[in-house]
Amino acid sequence: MTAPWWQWVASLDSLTARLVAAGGSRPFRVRLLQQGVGVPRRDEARALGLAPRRLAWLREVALCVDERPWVVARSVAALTDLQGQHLERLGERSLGSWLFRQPDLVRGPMFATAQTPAFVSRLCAPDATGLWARRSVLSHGGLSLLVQEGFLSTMADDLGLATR
Ligand SMILES: C=C(O[C@@H]1C=C(C(=O)O)C=C[C@H]1O)C(=O)O
Repeated sequence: MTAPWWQWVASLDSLTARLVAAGGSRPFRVRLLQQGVGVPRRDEARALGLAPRRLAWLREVALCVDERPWVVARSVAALTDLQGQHLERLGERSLGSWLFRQPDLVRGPMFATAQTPAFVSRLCAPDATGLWARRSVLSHGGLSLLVQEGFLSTMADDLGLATR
């Protein structure tokens, strides 16, 4: 991985905040693609310690700068964890902006891959490709959220980063 990509992929603070900063005067926005109850993938259930085929809360978004998707993200949480959290009311507000305001927030180990996860291929525009992807579990109170992020070629193009 090149050093500039390492700065992105290995960062442990809010990705939203970093994207806003990198965008400079260009507007940042979260585009909500899908949110609701569904069956997580087997590897996602395992990462959260959920029984396979158990329904969970799923949220898919594109994190856009100047309307260009730079990152696509898919987050998963156990339904039992959601009580009182009102995550469904987030809408197009960033999950990270809310999570990183929680004083007890803990992030588990970060896993990164150069393989493009299925959700990234499914969510990214036809003219973009996935470059790096990563995931970790963010916990606050009784809530554990698996947050998975795919960095796209559009971001590399706009920031002048190498493809990997
Ligand atoms: C976890 C963060 O939140 C970002 C916002 C997301 C959302 O709104 O669904 C999903 C993944 C993120 O990259 C963050 O900013 O670090």
